[in-house]
Amino acid sequence: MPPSKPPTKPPLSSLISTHDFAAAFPLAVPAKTVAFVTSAATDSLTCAANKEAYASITLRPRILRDVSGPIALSTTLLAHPVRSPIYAAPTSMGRTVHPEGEREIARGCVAAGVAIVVSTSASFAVREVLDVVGGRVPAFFQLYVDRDRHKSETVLREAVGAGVKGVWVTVDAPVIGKREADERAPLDEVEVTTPMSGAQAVRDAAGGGLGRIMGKYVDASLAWGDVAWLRGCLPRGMPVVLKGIQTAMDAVAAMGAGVEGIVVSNHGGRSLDTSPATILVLLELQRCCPQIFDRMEVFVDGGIMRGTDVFKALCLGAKGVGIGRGTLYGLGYGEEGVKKYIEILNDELETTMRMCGVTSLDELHPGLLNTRAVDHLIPSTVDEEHPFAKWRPSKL
Ligand SMILES: Cc1cc2nc3c(=O)[nH]c(=O)nc-3n(C[C@H](O)[C@H](O)[C@H](O)COP(=O)(O)O)c2cc1C
Ligand SMILES: CC(C)CC(=O)C(=O)O
Repeated sequence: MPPSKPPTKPPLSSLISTHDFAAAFPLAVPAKTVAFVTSAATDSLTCAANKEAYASITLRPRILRDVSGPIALSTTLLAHPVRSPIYAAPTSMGRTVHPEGEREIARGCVAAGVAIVVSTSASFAVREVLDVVGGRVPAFFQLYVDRDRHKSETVLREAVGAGVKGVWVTVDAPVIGKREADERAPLDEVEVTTPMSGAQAVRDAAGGGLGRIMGKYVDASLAWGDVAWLRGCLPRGMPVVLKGIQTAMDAVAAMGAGVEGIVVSNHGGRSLDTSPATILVLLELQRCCPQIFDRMEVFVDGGIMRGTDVFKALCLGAKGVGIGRGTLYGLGYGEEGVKKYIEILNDELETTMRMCGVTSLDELHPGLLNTRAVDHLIPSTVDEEHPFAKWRPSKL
């Protein structure tokens, strides 16, 4: 028998759902890249829960509301206009997927008219990515704070000089999560450097985990007091967003720290396994501290695969919805793939809106959802009376 030919990736024109993109991804990139991108922390429970929780929330469609007119998806993110609330979440090392990495993601975002968040661990310097953007869509900078703060200050100066519209500090990864698939997959298939963090992929005694090795520079000493340090590094008026909020208590603390936004995120389940699904955290914020939605912009990411997921997040107060792995699945097909991935979600969102009797984003509200199936999972208060807040290790 002749050896069977390895399967080739299907043509872009044949992909009609985000799941089709996810299935095609392993056929488009090296095995190491698949392991790095798709892996999550330990048992991947949070990664799965992010998706499952969306399925547990059902819609309450309203009928006979003349939804024949155009649907307005355009909105603003931190006051910058975009064609859709969907944005490319920061993802590192884009060259593991495509030779043009984040520059190609940027082209796809420009074509779709959506915002991009550029990672400190991008394969290109922030200016090289913003040169592609050319001011046509808002670009934000995701900061991993370096243990050498001078390096972070330099990177921030470069990002501001390049024209980013805000800084998103990642706060859910003081150390990098244990991703076993990434650790096991041999490192020799890919050559990776990240110019802004100055890291290089070299296998060490613990294994070949790209995330862990390339994230060694991240400063675990980061604390609330550092928001003031960050402000001092930025021009007046530059928005600061904390990415990785997972409790109402920390959302309230973020509001107290005076930041302009938060991202409800658990890093796509890549950081701490069994941390809660992000849509449930958004629901917790609605229940425990609804005032924050008037004071800050709240974004969410993690597990979003359908327009109905986007719709649910927006109904619960999200101003924007980030796509992490999906952007990279799209990138497997270059700029056109990124654009198509976003447009599939936009189309599904439009359909969901019409079916639910609304034609503009400002008509979305929690009453369009039934959350009864998950209500028992939501902590109901942020104050010190809450059993979680009272729990102390000394009780063990
Ligand atoms: C391959 C990969 C690299 C990532 N790199 C970063 C990063 O450099 N900085 C960051 O804040 N988040 C990073 N994230 C997390 C994403 O910004 C986002 O929170 C997450 O992917 C959302 O979940 P989703 O993949 O289910 O959409 C990364 C995620 C992936 C999959
Ligand atoms: C740790 C970084 C280098 C990348 C990252 O955030 C990720 O892989 O999730």
